[in-house]
Amino acid sequence: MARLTSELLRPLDAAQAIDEAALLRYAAEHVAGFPSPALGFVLTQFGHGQSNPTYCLEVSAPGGEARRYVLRKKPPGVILQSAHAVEREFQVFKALGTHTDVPVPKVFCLCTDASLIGTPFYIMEYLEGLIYPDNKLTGVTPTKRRTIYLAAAETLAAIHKVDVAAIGLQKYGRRDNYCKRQVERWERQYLSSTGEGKPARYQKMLDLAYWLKEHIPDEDSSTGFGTGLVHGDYRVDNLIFHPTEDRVIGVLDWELSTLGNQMCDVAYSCLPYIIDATPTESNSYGGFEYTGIPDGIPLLEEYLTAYCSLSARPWPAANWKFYIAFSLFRGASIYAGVYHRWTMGNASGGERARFAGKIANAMVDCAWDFISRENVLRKQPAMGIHVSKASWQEFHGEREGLILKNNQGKFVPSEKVMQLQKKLMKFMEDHIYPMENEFYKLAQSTSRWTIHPEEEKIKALAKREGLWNLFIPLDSAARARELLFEDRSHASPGSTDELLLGAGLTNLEYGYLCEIMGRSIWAPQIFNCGAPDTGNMEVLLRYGTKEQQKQWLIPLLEGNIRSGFAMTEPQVASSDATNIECSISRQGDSYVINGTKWWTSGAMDPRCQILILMGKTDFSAPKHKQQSMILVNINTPGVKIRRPLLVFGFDDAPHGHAEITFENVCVPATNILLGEGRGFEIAQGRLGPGRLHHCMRLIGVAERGMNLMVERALSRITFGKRIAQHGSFLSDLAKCRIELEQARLLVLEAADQLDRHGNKNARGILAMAKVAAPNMALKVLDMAMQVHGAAGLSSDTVLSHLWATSRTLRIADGPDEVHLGTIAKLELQRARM
Ligand SMILES: Cc1cc2nc3c(=O)[nH]c(=O)nc-3n(C[C@H](O)[C@H](O)[C@H](O)COP(=O)(O)OP(=O)(O)OC[C@H]3O[C@@H](n4cnc5c(N)ncnc54)[C@H](O)[C@@H]3O)c2cc1C
Repeated sequence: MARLTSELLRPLDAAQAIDEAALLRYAAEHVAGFPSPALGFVLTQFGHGQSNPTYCLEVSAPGGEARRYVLRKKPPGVILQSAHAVEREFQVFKALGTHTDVPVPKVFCLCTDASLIGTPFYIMEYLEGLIYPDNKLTGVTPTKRRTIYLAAAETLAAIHKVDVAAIGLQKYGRRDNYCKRQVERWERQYLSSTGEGKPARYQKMLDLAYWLKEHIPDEDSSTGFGTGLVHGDYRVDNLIFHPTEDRVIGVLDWELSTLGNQMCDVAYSCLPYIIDATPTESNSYGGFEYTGIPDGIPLLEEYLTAYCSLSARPWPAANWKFYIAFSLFRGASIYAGVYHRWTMGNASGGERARFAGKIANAMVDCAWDFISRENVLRKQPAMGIHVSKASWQEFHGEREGLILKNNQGKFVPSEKVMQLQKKLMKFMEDHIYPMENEFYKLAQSTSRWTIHPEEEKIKALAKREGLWNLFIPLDSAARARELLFEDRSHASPGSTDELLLGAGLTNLEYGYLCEIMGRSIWAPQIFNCGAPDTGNMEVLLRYGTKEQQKQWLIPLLEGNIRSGFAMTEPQVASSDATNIECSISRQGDSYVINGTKWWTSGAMDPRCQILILMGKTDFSAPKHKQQSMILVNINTPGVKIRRPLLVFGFDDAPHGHAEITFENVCVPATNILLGEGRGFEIAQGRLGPGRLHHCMRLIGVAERGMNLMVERALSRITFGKRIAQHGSFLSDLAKCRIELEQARLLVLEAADQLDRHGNKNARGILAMAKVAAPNMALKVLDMAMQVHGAAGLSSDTVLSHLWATSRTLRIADGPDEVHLGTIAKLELQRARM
């Protein structure tokens, strides 16, 4: 049952009385706006919580208005060293409250002078809201339960995404070897709370410490990914929710916070699934997995999926046993400390603390039981396991509602994305725009099919700066991580390999960044985000076997090779891929390929090594089961590049679009992707995000066109006026802006729907974006060229090349008409429903 903050107040415990007069004097001096003189003063205590005594100061101001403040102090008496660090709590509250959106109460002052009220203390804002002391959320509706747990996962993700250096907490703790140091610390604490003259020591706890030390996860030594701000005691009952809105307004109890391995927080927050550590006389402390999960509370895997996707963290299966066992161990040590204090008469939680010793031992037993289990968590979230659509929609619907109420808008990039945007724009300014002319010069020379030496250097720089493979969606990154770190003992999170996995972005988040890359023809591939490589990497990630991935995906992720996608054929209408005629026939342990492909983009690039080819393995199978996709090493005998094709005279060197013949090209049978007859299935998966990337880039193309158009209009004088002063220009410019913004919103919406509903369900909006974006870009570029006069049609500006490329996108990846057909079909279906 939810309790209002005020309902948790109880009369002051005589053992914890403090010098009220001294406190009032201090508060009047140090808390801005503190009523002085205080006409009435009531000091009460919070009954919930076992550690640092927490008080409510209710002060009446001269006008009669009562104000509440919260005071938190160390417990009296002899206490364990380094525990109850209210100074650190104050520091973290201050940093988070001042610089981030993590919900925490505002802090007013810290008093380190123990002589004033017996121990150091701080005073903070009183938050009236709802606290759920019982993690089963008894008396709460199932829908609300779900929202509360998802909000908890969201808030934990927000804490973990905090850039500690940016808020002055970079020295708040050591990040490396967190688990190792924590095991040692809590073992020491346990030893000092138990033993001779103290509560009895439990041998299995000491054995557990030993086991944990032997099983410290490799990632613990890292200083990079997955380390950062750790709350240290993250539980639903340490959160204050808004009285009516089911959102977190305050995260409390930061006394154990530090920097370190954040997965420890996550596992700790999952303990209710494993154990019920409510201090009672109970004999069984079984968690949800034992008692059954209360209706509405998400499954453990749903909760974890929510956290992982919101925080962009990998699925924690590999070391889950350790993290849960460690959380139980740490919990046991804390409870042993509480119990010891109770035996000495100074536990702030009062009588409930007498059960703490029993719970401590139950936690140790539970940890051993967990360790002995064969399977504790799926290797990765199964495709079907995610927070059910309805609850996400509900949750996000509510969130969106709240966001709109806060006037932030639906499509506002997160802080993380804004930082990446800034970094990306600066990179474009510093390294890409200045090189464009150089790149063009080489691409028009007789050495056109070679790579400019600067290009690879800039790529290396982009990789180092973390602007690499940003297109990789969250779920694919988890799979790639598993692959990358599987056999490579040198590779660990935080190493350069981690940079290959992108930044854990959703399609929507990537949209804001891909748009920026689109502003230059040369940019996408510098960030390893160019077509067709991105689509091909997605195919290999989703459908490749381990061997295929090792051979081709890793070098592609590293940017060491490039790739092509060979589907279109000159002799058949390829917008309908069922027409494809290239044959892929099985002969023993090989497949033999015969056919002609054209418009295979990227195949002219000297770095291109691998083609994903679509052809027919069975001409007699049902129409959509005839096609298969197969990997073809471009150097296989029989693969002949016939010519580069030109787009309005541009050959797009050194990338190029090739016509290629395949004459008895023999490749190993293991090169087939997913299996014979699965080509359409793969195409569906490949084309959704890939098509949208084109749209995102087209928004950037149009922005570049707008910039150039405005610059020209402001500087060029015709008939005595700047072009910008001619009325016709103004209305054309305004119309361009309107169209651009419409298209941008459509593209972002499509990306958001792709994230939330998947490829198939988002196909309508994807088709709309695919038609709208190139048509809009063409209009804007056409106008920009018009404003430039003849120069706009020349190759002296980037406009003509951008226009030519944009024009291809009304055909490439499916002609407009096909997408319009999709949209119309869905529209008619809706009408029939
Ligand atoms: C620059 C560029 C790069 C490309 N890169 C690649 C690549 O890397 N790999 C690859 O495999 N292919 C690539 N393509 C090829 C592209 O995917 C095909 O051109 C496209 O799928 C259309 O096929 P098609 O050219 O055979 O046209 P067709 O199928 O012959 O269609 C011609 C026209 O028919 C009309 N039409 C078609 N279907 C319908 C319909 N349902 N309703 C009404 N009208 C219709 C449209 O006007 C369409 O433009 C590229 C093309 C270009 C221009």
